[in-house]
Amino acid sequence: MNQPETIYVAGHRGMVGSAIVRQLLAAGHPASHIVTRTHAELDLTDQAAVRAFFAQVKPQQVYLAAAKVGGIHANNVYPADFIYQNLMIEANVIEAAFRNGVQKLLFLGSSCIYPKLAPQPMSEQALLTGPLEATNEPYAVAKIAGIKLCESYNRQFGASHGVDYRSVMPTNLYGPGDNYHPENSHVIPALIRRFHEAKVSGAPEVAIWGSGTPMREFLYVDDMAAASVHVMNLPKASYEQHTQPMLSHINVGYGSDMTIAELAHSIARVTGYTGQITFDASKPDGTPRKLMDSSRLHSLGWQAKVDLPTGLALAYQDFLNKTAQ
Ligand SMILES: NC(=O)C1=CN([C@@H]2O[C@H](COP(=O)(O)OP(=O)(O)OC[C@H]3O[C@@H](n4cnc5c(N)ncnc54)[C@H](OP(=O)(O)O)[C@@H]3O)[C@@H](O)[C@H]2O)C=CC1
Ligand SMILES: C[C@H]1O[C@H](OP(=O)(O)OP(=O)(O)OC[C@H]2O[C@@H](n3cnc4c(=O)[nH]c(N)nc43)[C@H](O)[C@@H]2O)[C@@H](O)[C@@H](O)C1=O
Repeated sequence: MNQPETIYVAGHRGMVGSAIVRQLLAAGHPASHIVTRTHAELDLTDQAAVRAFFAQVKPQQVYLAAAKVGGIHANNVYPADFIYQNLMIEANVIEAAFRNGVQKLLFLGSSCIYPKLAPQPMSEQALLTGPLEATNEPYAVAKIAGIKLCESYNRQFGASHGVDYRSVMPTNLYGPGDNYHPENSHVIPALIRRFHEAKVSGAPEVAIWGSGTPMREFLYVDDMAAASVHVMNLPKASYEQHTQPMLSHINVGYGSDMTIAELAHSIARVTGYTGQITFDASKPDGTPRKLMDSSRLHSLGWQAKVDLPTGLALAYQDFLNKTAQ
């Protein structure tokens, strides 16, 4: 396959987008071939601005890693922002990409697209088979729309225009570049901050949201970036052999999960916190379990590399680097 000369990474300052840029550079793509725009330079919810950008830049490939992203609390408190901004970003980018001749685009969804009580591990076939988890339903609906946008452009314009838009569904991610906001972040960056601050202040206990019993699967962000580039570059015949036109998304998971209580103990160890861990039942648990079935991606030749202890140590170092600045 010829190397594309213009690759647009949308969301390049985010945790995943920045890891995709690292991955592309490591794979030998010159920096001059990677096109980026900050949110301030290009608001992807603005259709006219997105159309003008694509008409001017004419990228050959697009990684769509820009999104309104947050943990359980942010999803619950700002549902309008999550559904509106994500629908607009996806619709604008995918439609402008098509108008401007982009044949290869990778859309990043999320494991929350699956029903709250989907059989575990969750295979791609579980999509649209049951009710969603309430805390993130608006975000999940927007992510399902993103998958269906890609599939619809493939079905309508694949043969005539060579459109080949793919979707990956990441499990819960963590790593350098994460958002360490005390309330709006995901569980790993939130607990890194909380345990670190408790260690520094000598607090006798740290409260974990919810019951501690929900189970989650965690993938290090550089593994996610490697999976994204892998899926983008798969030959069309291999991709089509493992997907269907109306069930085309691919799960990206680590392969095992743990309870939030177990995770909290691991983060306490990594940060060096030795006080008590308590549970705040006034906060939501969310989905009881969401372990991905990543066998589709394994058959396509990709495996995760970074285990949780290694990844948590790297994430804690990233937090320390940021707070030292
Ligand atoms: N983090 C996780 O655990 C998971 C993430 N995902 C998905 O992976 C993708 C990347 O997530 P992640 O890197 O964690 O998220 P981040 O919040 O770290 O990054 C998202 C990026 O998108 C940009 N962005 C948001 N809105 C706009 C906009 N209107 N116009 C232009 N840029 C915008 C943000 O810029 P700014 O900050 O300036 O607004 C930011 O750089 C998303 O699609 C997310 O849904 C899926 C599953 C789990
Ligand atoms: C990636 C995924 O992320 C979100 O879903 P989620 O899996 O529920 O993600 P979370 O990381 O916020 O929580 C995981 C679990 O951990 C518990 N928990 C404990 N203590 C804290 C805590 O301090 N902060 C947070 N955020 N959670 C905590 C929390 O109660 C929950 O049981 C989606 O909205 C959606 O955006 C999405 O796709």
